Amino acid sequence: MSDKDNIVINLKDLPKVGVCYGKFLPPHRGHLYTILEAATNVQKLYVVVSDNSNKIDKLCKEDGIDVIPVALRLQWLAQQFQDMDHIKVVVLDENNMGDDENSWNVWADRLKDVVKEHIDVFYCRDLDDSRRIKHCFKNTKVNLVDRNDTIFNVNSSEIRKSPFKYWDYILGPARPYFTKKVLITGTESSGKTTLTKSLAKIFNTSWSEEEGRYYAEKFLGGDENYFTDEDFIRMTHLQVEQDYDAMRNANKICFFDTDATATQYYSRLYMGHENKIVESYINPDKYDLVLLLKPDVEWVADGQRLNGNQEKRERLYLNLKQMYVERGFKNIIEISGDYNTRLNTAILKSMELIR
Ligand SMILES: NC(=O)c1ccc[n+]([C@@H]2O[C@H](COP(=O)([O-])OP(=O)(O)OC[C@H]3O[C@@H](n4cnc5c(N)ncnc54)[C@H](O)[C@@H]3O)[C@@H](O)[C@H]2O)c1
Repeated sequence: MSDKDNIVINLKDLPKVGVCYGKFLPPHRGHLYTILEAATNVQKLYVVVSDNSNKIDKLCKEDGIDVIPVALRLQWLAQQFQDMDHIKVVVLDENNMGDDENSWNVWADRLKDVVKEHIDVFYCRDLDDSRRIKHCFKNTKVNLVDRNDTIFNVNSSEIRKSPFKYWDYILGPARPYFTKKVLITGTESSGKTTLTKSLAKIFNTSWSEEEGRYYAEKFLGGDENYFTDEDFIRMTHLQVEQDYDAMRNANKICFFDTDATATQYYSRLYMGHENKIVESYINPDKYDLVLLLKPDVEWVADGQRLNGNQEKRERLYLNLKQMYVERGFKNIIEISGDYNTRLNTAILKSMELIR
């Protein structure tokens, strides 16, 4: 028996071009299953993402979430399949197309402009869609996938309404969008870093560490007297990158041990002025909750900290608080009391976000 006799199928015997289409609002494992099922049966698969802003706006509004723009849905799917070269993610403009029987002809024409090669097979679940597609595309097959939702019994609307109930179904790249973001902030020695880590551990999720804490050690020979404006910009940029990584690994909620407002506060302290570029990184809309820690726990000098005098600690705290308020941060909760009280208050407040 030759090696060839053991081959059950040759790639070139598979249909050349397949298409899966949808809104993917958001993409979930049912979609993934349909796409991968299709991808094992064709040489090249197009995943066609619908761009229909009126429809998408309406659905998101009805389900009480912010609009998920097409650019994000495309990015999520592109990330999901970035290591699978035979899967191409493309966008189809479905704006102003109508919703009647004739709109399927318009849809088909627009699709032919996007997928310029002959489509051998469509993959979908809906019997009516199948009939319409066959009418619009000659010499094209339609394969129905998991019509009864037996494998992943979920749909996007349920996810939009209750993302945390259906968390396990949401594809990884889409999860940061639904993740609740909690900023833990405060002046020096307020127990911020320990609280951030404790919260992340108790919620079984990720956290983003404060870059500034290690910056002088890593880049300035440990001497904070050598800071320049450039260092504050780099710190802010590194922080954004670290936040991004933390969000990609988050489990429903993510904790951030600082933000660009706090870096700006340190620019004021060390450099004596605000930094324009750091300011441009400040984003009040990023966070669902801000836990602002009061300086009413003991001062712990760790070699990096400056301002141990209690009267000064309180003044600096008020300065920092004002910076958040002036920049429009919402849902700021001041946390005080002993370490145990702080932990429990923070847990309860965070838990409310993912109910
Ligand atoms: N107006 C028109 O004439 C016309 C014509 C054709 C297509 N369209 C567009 O096509 C899109 C179809 O959207 P949709 O609502 O089916 O998209 P969707 O994002 O909900 O689903 C995408 C694909 O995944 C499949 N799927 C969904 N949940 C699944 C699960 N749990 N398990 C397995 N597979 C699952 C769907 O059947 C579909 O084939 C719409 O945007 C619509 O506007 C419009």
